[in-house]
Amino acid sequence: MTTTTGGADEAALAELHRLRDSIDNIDAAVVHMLAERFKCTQQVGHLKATHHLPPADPGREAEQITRLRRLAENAKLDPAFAEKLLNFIIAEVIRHHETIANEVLSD
Ligand SMILES: O=C(O)C(=O)C[C@]1(C(=O)O)C=C[C@@H](O)C=C1
Repeated sequence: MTTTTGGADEAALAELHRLRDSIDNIDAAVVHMLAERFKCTQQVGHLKATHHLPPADPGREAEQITRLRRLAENAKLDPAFAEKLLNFIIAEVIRHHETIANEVLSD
């Protein structure tokens, strides 16, 4: 890994280091929160598969997007980015649900 600090002075580098420490903490929190979310969605996947419910629920997704966009706006985060992120996560969840459904079918 390479790092670039150029000719910045000591104070600027200390500030950069402090900010990067916070970024690393936030990234760790995001990973842990996503891991918890996926633990829940794996359980949802098993529930859906064993009760013959479809992997995707577009109505629920529409509600989630509406809610998350509003939360993002209030938090001064780009709502379009929040929507893209949620869609990205949900697409992965649906993929997991499909895998679980295929496993349950082949049991
Ligand atoms: O709530 C569900 O039904 C889920 O399967 C979870 C989830 C999600 O990741 O939030 C994933 C797929 C659905 O289309 C909607 C939501």
